[in-house]
Amino acid sequence: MSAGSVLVAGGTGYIGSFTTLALLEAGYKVVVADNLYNSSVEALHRIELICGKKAEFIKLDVTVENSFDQVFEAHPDIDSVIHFAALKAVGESGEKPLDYWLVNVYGTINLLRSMVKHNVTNIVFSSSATVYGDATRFPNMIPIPEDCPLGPTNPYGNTKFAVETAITDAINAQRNNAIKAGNEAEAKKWNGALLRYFNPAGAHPSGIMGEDPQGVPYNLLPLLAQVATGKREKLMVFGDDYASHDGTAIRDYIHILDLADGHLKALKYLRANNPGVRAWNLGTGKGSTVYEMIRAFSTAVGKDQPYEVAPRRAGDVLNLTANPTRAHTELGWKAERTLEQACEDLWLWTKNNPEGYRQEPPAELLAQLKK
Ligand SMILES: NC(=O)c1ccc[n+]([C@@H]2O[C@H](COP(=O)([O-])OP(=O)(O)OC[C@H]3O[C@@H](n4cnc5c(N)ncnc54)[C@H](O)[C@@H]3O)[C@@H](O)[C@H]2O)c1
Ligand SMILES: O=c1ccn([C@@H]2O[C@H](COP(=O)(O)OP(=O)(O)O[C@H]3O[C@H](CO)[C@H](O)[C@H](O)[C@H]3O)[C@@H](O)[C@H]2O)c(=O)[nH]1
Repeated sequence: MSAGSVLVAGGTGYIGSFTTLALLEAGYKVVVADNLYNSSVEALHRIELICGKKAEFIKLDVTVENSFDQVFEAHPDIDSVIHFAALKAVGESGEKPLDYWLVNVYGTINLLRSMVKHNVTNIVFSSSATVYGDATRFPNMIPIPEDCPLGPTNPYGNTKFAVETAITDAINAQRNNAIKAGNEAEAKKWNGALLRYFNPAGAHPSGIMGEDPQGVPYNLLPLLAQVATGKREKLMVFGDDYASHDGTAIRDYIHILDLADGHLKALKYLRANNPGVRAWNLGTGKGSTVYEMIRAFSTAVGKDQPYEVAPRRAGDVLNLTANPTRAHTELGWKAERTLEQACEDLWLWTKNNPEGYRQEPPAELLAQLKK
C-alpha cells in the first residue's frame, strides 16, 4: 500500500532528488515538477537505478500562473507538497534580487493558490538558516534555536523570510476559515513545515547520484570538488578576518541523506500531529570553518587542495550553526552521518562523474549497486 502521494516541486535538483529517493524508498507515490533550470531529469533515472522505483515527471515553471493546477487535476490523490523549487545563491541574489523575488516568492504564491484551490493541505518548505542572518548580534544564540529573531542579510534570505510569512498566513487563513464554518476537522488538515536547512553536503554512497548544478556552482563544496578534478585552479576563500579560531566563516554542514530524511519525518509529523505552521532547524549542531572544510575534503581526496584568500562575500555572516534539539525531540530526527562521510561520498561521486549527469554512470559502480 502507498504511504501517500506527494508532489515534489524542484524534485530534480540536489536536495529535491535525494528527498524523492527517500520518499520512494519509504513507499510514497511521487510526482516531480521542475523546469530543469538548474537540474536534469537524469537525476530521476539514477534514483530508479538505486531504488528500482520511478517518480513521474512534469516539466513546469513555478512563475507561470496556475501552472500547478494541471498537476493537482491529474493527481487528485496528492495531499502534500514538498517545495524545493527556487533560486538559491546568496551572492547572485545581490546581483539579481528581482529574479529571486519572482521565482522564490511569486512562484510559491502560485503554488499556495493552487493548493488552496485543490484542497492540497500540507506543505513542507525549503527554508534556510539564512533567515537568521547574523545570530552573533544576540547573546547566547549560537548554536541557533528556532526562536532566534530573524534578520536576513541578503536578498535570497529576504525571499525565504517572505515565503515563510506567506505560508504561515495562508495556512492560518485556511484554518480560521474552516473554524468559522464550524469545521474543526477541516481546519486541522492545513499544516506547514518550515525546514531551515543549514549547509547540505555530500552525495549518495553508491557514487552514482550527487549534486549536478548547471553552469558555475556557487557553494563551497561543489567548488572544492571542481578544484580536486582540476576544472578549477584553486578555491577562493571568502574572508579570513572573521572572529573564528582560524579567521574563516563557520557553517553547519549536514549530509544530504540526513537532510532528505528530515523531510520524511516532518511530513509524517504534520500528518500525525496537525501542528499548523511550525519551523524546524535541520543541522548537525557542529560548526566547521572554511579552512576545516578544505582540510576535511583534502583528506577524502588524499591531496591538499589549493586556495587563495579573497575579500569577504557580500551578505555572508560569521556563524550559522544549528541548535537541532527541536527536530530531535519533536520529529525524532537527528543527523547520523559525519562530515568525513559527506566528504568521502562527495569525492566518490565527483571523481567517477566529473561531467555529472551528462555522462553515463561507471559500469563498476552499477555492478556494485546490483550486489
Ligand atoms: N543547497 C543549499 O545549500 C540550501 C540551503 C538551504 C536551503 N536551500 C533551499 O533548498 C531548495 C533546494 O536547493 P538545492 O540545493 O536542491 O537547489 P537546486 O538548484 O539543485 O534545486 C532547485 C530546483 O528548482 C528548480 N527551479 C528553479 N527555478 C524554477 C522554476 N522557475 N520553476 C520550476 N523549477 C525551478 C531547479 O531547476 C532545481 O531543480 C531551495 O529552495 C534552496 O533555496 C538550499
Ligand atoms: O568559493 C567559495 C564559496 C564559499 N565560501 C565560503 O564557504 C561558506 C559556505 O558558503 P556556501 O556558498 O557554500 O553556502 P552559504 O552558507 O553561503 O549558503 C548556503 O547555505 C545557506 C544556509 O546556511 C543557504 O540556505 C544557501 O541556500 C546555501 O547556498 C561561506 O562562509 C562562504 O563564504 C568560500 O570561502 N569560497
